[in-house]
Amino acid sequence: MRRLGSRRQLPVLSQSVAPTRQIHSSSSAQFRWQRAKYSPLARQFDIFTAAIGLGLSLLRDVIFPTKNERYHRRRAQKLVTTAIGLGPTFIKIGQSLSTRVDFFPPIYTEALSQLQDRVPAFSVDAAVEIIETELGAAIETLFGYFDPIPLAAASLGQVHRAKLRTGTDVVIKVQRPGLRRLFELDFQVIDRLLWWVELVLPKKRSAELRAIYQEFFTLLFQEIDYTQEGQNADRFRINFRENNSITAPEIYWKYTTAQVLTMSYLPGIKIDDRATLEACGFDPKKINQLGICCYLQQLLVDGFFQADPHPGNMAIAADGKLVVYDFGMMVELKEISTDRTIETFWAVMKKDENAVTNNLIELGLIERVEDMRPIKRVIGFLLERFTERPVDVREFERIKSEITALFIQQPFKMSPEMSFILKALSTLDGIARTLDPEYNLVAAAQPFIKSVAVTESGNIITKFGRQAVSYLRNKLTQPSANKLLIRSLEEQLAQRELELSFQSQAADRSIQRLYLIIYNLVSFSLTGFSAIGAILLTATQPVWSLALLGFAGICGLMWLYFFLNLIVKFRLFR
Ligand SMILES: Nc1ncnc2c1ncn2[C@@H]1O[C@H](COP(=O)(O)OP(=O)(O)OP(=O)(O)O)[C@@H](O)[C@H]1O
Repeated sequence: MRRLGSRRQLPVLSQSVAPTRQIHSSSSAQFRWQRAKYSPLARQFDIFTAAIGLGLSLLRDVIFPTKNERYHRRRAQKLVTTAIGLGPTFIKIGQSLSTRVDFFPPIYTEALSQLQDRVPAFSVDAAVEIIETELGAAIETLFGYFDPIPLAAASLGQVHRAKLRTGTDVVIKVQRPGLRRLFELDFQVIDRLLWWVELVLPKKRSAELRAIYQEFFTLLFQEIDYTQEGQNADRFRINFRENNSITAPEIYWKYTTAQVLTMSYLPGIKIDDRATLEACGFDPKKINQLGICCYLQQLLVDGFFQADPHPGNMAIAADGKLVVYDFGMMVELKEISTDRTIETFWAVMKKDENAVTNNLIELGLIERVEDMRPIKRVIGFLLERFTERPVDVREFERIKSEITALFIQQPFKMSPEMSFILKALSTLDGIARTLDPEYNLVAAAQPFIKSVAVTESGNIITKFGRQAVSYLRNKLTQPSANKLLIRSLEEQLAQRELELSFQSQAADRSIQRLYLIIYNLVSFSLTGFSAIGAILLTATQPVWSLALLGFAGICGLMWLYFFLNLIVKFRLFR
């Protein structure tokens, strides 16, 4: 690797710039995935070992369930270090899971959100080499300044400040070396892991899991083409050209390739840094409105939205504008989905659970089942609780058994598009709560509703505008409508209580069966891997072979012992 010698040293800008993310420098490779040489076999070994470790610790939870906070905190940290140790694919998976406050306890989501900040940087030499190879000229020729200290190190790339020869301030996002090769490898290894998992899953679930895997990697491969990201950024800027409170960096195409993205430098305060924002005189309520209106326009008007709205991707500039960075993961909604999303939005605003349920069915998010009442009840609960105040995860405890029952019945089938919308919305909700614990979705959306109600250009906007006018009129003339709805909801709740508690018992038994399946999978994997390993090693390493065979035997016996125990404990075959 070439060194940046003294002749090549460029003036440094870093004195005035605080890194926006914590940088973990790594001039020499710290992790295996950062090394130039990483054999497919070693990669496979690392991923399988981590998967088995995770499986075993889940199994421990089944056998010895515990609510001990320290234990869970330690395990959450272990997950974070495992993801960092396995590299970009798993850091991305962890980042996605960190937004699922609906599925995972806060201890886990909080720990996983560190994955936005704890990604190790790579050396400046490697960054310069990539820029020079991609742009075909020496760095001194291309730029007036280049800051060797990265402004941010993210999962896929590293951002350096620089100046064009014309004096314009820019940032250069350089992709991590060897990323494509690593993704290709992970694509194959995870495919093999899935094969094992599919052995125990019902066909339908397997197909869904495979669809998520395909979609995830399609997006990952898209994300490592920076020219695509540049085009997305241009499209976003065009969509928001009439909005002077929201902005995005301008792309310098002459200095942009698949692995190098050069754009205007737009510094700002991280959107969830409430203390600094308030110290600089910004009103958190206004910032919430900006963030929420920005997403509503993307979802409901443009049908083209950023699917990765984590706090690192949004900032508030000195002039109060909301700056959006990172257009690597954009999702395009089909026209039909946009129409439905609009209708769902209005149904949510009007707290009409029947319309919301029907729209969710049309969107492919929920499957129609014979008895839709439990689903409507959960939707009604969500509308009643959370449209006028922030989501409080603890409140889900009240209807936890019903939610579990719904998932066990499998009425939820999430299209990839919808899962991205939900992911974006739940992340936004988290950011909004950090800024203003009392924030109110309906109030925050008002400026957007009013703005579309008076706009008269474009098909969707006109249709959307008409609905906005009708909503505002409805709100003005029927102020007590929500209260009536809540009362009728409470009556329905009382009626359904008995029936639902019966359903939740069935759900518990289903969960126990699921535990048993996971348990069997892990045990079989351990026994199977050890036995296969032993056979493979027989010729070359007889001692290791014997040891592994012994291990396989012990795993087999342990499996039998715990399996019988579980049957007795859960009385599964009663
Ligand atoms: N144009 C810019 N001006 C100022 N800072 C920027 C600019 N672009 C990016 N940054 C800073 O660099 C950080 C990382 O950029 P970005 O999110 O685009 O990288 P990434 O590799 O796509 O990250 P990830 O995929 O993990 O979100 C941003 O959080 C922001 O703080």
